[in-house]
Amino acid sequence: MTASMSSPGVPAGLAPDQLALLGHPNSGKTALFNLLTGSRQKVANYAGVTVDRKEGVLLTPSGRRLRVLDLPGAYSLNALSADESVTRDVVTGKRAGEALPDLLVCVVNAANLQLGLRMVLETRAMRVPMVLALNMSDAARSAGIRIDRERLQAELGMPVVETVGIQKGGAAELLRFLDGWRPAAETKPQPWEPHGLEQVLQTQVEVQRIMRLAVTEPEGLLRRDDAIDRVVLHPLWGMLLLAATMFLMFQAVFSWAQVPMDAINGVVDGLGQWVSAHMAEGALRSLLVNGIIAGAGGVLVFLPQILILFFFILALEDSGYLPRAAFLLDRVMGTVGLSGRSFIPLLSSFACAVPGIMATRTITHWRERLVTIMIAPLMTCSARLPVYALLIAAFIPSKTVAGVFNLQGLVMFALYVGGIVSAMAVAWVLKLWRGKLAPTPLIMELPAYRWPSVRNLAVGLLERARIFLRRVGGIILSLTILLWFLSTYPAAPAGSAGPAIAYSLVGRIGSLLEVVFAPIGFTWQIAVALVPGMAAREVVVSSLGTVYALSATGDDTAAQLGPLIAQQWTLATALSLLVWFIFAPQCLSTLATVRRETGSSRLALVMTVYLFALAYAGSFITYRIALAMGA
Ligand SMILES: Nc1nc2c(ncn2[C@@H]2O[C@H](COP(=O)(O)OP(=O)(O)OP(=O)(O)O)[C@@H](O)[C@H]2O)c(=O)[nH]1
Ligand SMILES: [Mg+2]
Repeated sequence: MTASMSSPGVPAGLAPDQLALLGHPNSGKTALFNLLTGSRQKVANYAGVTVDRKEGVLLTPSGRRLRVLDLPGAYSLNALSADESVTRDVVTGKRAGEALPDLLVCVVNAANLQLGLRMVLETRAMRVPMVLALNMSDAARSAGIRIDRERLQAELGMPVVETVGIQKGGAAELLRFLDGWRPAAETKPQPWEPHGLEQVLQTQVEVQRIMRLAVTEPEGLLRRDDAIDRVVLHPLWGMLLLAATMFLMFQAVFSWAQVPMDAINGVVDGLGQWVSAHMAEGALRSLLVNGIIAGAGGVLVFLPQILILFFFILALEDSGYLPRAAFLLDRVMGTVGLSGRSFIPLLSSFACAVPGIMATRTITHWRERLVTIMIAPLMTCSARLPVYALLIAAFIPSKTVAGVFNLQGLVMFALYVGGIVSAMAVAWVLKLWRGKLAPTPLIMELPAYRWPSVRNLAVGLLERARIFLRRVGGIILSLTILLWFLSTYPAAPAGSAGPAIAYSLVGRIGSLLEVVFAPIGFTWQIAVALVPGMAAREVVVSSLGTVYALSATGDDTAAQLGPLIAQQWTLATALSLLVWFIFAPQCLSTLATVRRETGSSRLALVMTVYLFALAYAGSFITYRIALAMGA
């Protein structure tokens, strides 16, 4: 630490004081953390969003610098799952290389104080300086809950402040407190001991006592949520609602995206033509037109569809609906040996399998967690969306079926369902291996329903757009340029007939790979595109764009990829590739995450092999059936 990082009251050369945000899941710790540090960590309305410690720096109004830790939520320090252990280890000072926090900011949901008090009392026994943040004080107030702060302060023996994690300035009171707070010289933290049953019961009695003294709740609290839940959690209506929601999502991805996609397409095409018209023919023009514009530009077109998908995911995450869906599906998932606990990790995998696999840390049983990790890549991640969208737009006519449904949306929905059904089938097979487990009931907190905040949605979508554009401009662009080089050189010998790409390195590798992939109907161009697609799946689209643009003879203008493949592939090939991508076994970051989370390279290898085998078998069967039917 440099001297400039020291703060008033702290001798120069010492590290700034560190505070940790501790509290039950979904109490708004991360929302507060973002407010305090200006970070953009993920906030959502269900338990178990944060699964790792996150660090930030806070500058108080008077210019004091503090390190802030955001921690996974936990109901108690008796950790059961991997994410809770992270919290316990940080708070009890057991985490390697990390000092005990100087101050614990206990964040509780003021509208449900009882839920958070147990851990407050449990932690208080360690005699670390603490402050209680009554977060969601806005919700508590509008529900008519009155909290006697003086009394609470006296009973708990710690300062109490009110906060609103989702409002600008909502942490003002906490900030004022932190400004004035100085670590006491004489604190002597007690080592933490796991509580036995006796102590847990005692704590519970104490919680009740404090609640009676300090909190007045109006009669008939939560009536609104209960009324909604009667429909949402109903075995029949609830299921119908869930199916309808999912269905609407995929219809929207196709129906709403058309206009912005056409616009982007127009710009990308126009740019290609302009460059072709204004540049002399040569390698540079080919790199720009066939490599960058046809490749990376071709992926950019899918931005609207990705944003629509995320609009739905973000709105659902913020509404409080997801844990209900998990609850609904608990029984169904039980038949394949999983439980509702796997629902949120699997749902996160629709965005990307990496955070999905991380989210399995909330699953207590190792085998249940492992099965969830193993099937997470079968959930269609958003990087596969461009591949699906490209093929569907090229091969499936955009017509209305049964009066209301867009056929393209239906096929997309079917592909997602295909992934889910395969995942369940794999889980069922793994159940045989897992043996019989004593069923553990799903105990899950149902958060209050909340309208998704427009600001959260906007920030979330912007963040997604940024991530996507960074991918397009970064890894996708680099791989496309690399592929252009490998597809252009070595150049064709003078006087040779046919496209030059056949003589290039890619052309040669392609003809080797073709042997492996011909039985499932893939052309050599597809086989080649699959290789860089392991680093980022969208690259399959950009690679196809580049390879096909270079395969075209005569016409130098980059034709649009969609119509081009519609002309060159049979429907059987397209279907086979779509099915391949349900399983899409190759994603290096997923495999790296599996290795890290399971601590085993062998498991990552098992995943690769089983997904590859499924993909090959699925595509083979699809291709053969489609051929037999004359596609
Ligand atoms: N009304 C209201 N909502 C809040 C407040 N603070 C947070 N929220 C919402 O509460 C939900 C949970 O917030 P998070 O910050 O993700 O909660 P967390 O404690 O970090 O949750 P975990 O990481 O799962 O432990 C989100 O939907 C937030 O938008 C608040 O003060 N008032
Ligand atoms: Mg959090």
